Amino acid sequence: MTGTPDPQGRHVVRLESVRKVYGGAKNEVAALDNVSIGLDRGTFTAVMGPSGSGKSTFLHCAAGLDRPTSGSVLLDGVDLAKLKERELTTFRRERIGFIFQAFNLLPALSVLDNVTLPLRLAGKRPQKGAVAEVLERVGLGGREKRRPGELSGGQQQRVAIARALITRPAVIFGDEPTGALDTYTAREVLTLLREAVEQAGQTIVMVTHDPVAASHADRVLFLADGRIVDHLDRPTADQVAERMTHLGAWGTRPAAAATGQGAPR
Ligand SMILES: Nc1ncnc2c1ncn2[C@@H]1O[C@H](COP(=O)(O)OP(=O)(O)OP(=O)(O)O)[C@@H](O)[C@H]1O
Repeated sequence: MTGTPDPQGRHVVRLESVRKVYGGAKNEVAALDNVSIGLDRGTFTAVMGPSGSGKSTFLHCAAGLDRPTSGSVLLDGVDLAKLKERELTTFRRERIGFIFQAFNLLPALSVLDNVTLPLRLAGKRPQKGAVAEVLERVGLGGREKRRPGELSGGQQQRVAIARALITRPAVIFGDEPTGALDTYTAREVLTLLREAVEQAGQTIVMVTHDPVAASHADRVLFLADGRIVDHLDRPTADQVAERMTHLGAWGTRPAAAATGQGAPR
């Protein structure tokens, strides 16, 4: 273990020398190649990189949806490798929120029932005040009885965000959460995520292909060939786009030194 430094214990997500290898000896692909990173509590991180660079694999390993081939993932202080499959499922349900491009709502359930589902699955009784507060926060007050099919894409993603927020998770992971939305609606959703970070101290990690979406994050991590090769703090969309152009231009194995920044720790 390399020991990613975290003197103040601020890291809510820590990956230590994480490798994820697919395929056999002859066609082995290292989707993640020795990734070590710590993400601070209450921050918004975007993960970018060319197609096939390992973004989804990073998200899946960090969120306990997939197990690394080697290395370790600590989430809210818990070493995910030590959890049995059933414990990991419970941990994900109670400590992690997910937002997907396709919203992943249950069409037969009302907004209210979709939002409170994670609590009910955990055997907890939804507290009326807390549910009303979260619906209000995402701008869905008064729409509790609607079904997802009666809502716009942006409204459906707000339901998904409310569902992610309701358990007060340690981290919310987003997989292209604005990928299916128009520019204006995407900005509204990103503003909502930003507010969750600023006002509620929520930690968010989001994979995106969109430099504008990434510019709402505190930090952008750039992956190439399964490695974190670069990062930007307080990025503008133009800076992000420029880095992405460089990543494409570097070909198959970019050198971190080429940007003068390298991977953050
Ligand atoms: N289940 C799998 N079996 C074999 N190879 C896989 C599997 N999942 C991912 N890979 C390979 O691992 C590498 C990283 O894939 P990953 O999906 O993480 O990239 P990505 O950056 O999310 O790509 P995209 O932007 O296209 O979604 C790719 O070379 C991919 O082909």
